[in-house]
Amino acid sequence: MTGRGRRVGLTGGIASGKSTVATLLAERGALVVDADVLAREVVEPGTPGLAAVVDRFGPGVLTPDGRLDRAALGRLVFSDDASGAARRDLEAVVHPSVRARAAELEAAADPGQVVVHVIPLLVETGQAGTFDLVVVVDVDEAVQRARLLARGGLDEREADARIAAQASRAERLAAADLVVDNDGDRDDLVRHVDELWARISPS
Ligand SMILES: CC(C)(COP(=O)(O)OP(=O)(O)OC[C@H]1O[C@@H](n2cnc3c(N)ncnc32)[C@H](O)[C@@H]1O)[C@@H](O)C(=O)NCCC(=O)NCCS
Ligand SMILES: Nc1ncnc2c1ncn2[C@@H]1O[C@H](COP(=O)(O)OP(=O)(O)OP(=O)(O)O)[C@@H](O)[C@H]1O
Repeated sequence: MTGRGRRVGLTGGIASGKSTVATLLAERGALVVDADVLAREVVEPGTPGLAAVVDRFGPGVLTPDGRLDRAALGRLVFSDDASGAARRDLEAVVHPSVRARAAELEAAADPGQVVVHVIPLLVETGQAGTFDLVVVVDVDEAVQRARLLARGGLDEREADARIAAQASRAERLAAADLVVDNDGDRDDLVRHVDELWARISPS
């Protein structure tokens, strides 16, 4: 606990349901700070972040109107023959700006407000110890893969490459103080989030 309120780190594998859980927590009064959202902001046109990405990966990662071509960059950093070096270089550009912006947003929390940081790579980047509580959204691997494919945008190979670039389910669960099971339907998830909120909200 901090004087200001409880700081929660919320993580889970790709397509586990983090954003859905975060939206439900925001509806219940939490301030949500989402690293995926900030990771987009810090590479908007005109930012030093976008300039650094183009410096490293070349103008091929820009769309004709000068925005980041996320699909093209995704293919570069998640291709299954890549060593991971390109992905680490991208993270070295993006993560420091994301953390700085997250700290700014957190400073706007009301006294006592629960702050939920949604961080896909919380475990991978060793941030578990920086929160009062680590909450993991957990899904069975087959459910995760099916939801990821159903969402569209990635083919099977790309989906598997993204899953492989992340911590395993067991590694994530080992860092969890609390687990939100998302194998069921949306009503089940709402019930689990109500139970979670009862445990993390100010009493
Ligand atoms: C490569 C990029 C441009 C692809 O963009 P795209 O729109 O296809 O994906 P998006 O950003 O919406 O991410 C979707 C999901 O992919 C997974 N993912 C994203 N980056 C990474 C990464 N570096 N390692 C492992 N998984 C990742 C996360 O589960 C994330 O929720 C983008 O993912 C990116 O900039 N990644 C590097 C920044 C990063 O590490 N972000 C994650 C948290 S800060
Ligand atoms: N309980 C559920 N039943 C059915 N579909 C679900 C359930 N929970 C989430 N989904 C769907 O699964 C997909 C992934 O959910 P969501 O976007 O919340 O995950 P995420 O962990 O934030 O993903 P990402 O890692 O890509 O940011 C979405 O299409 C969402 O609508």
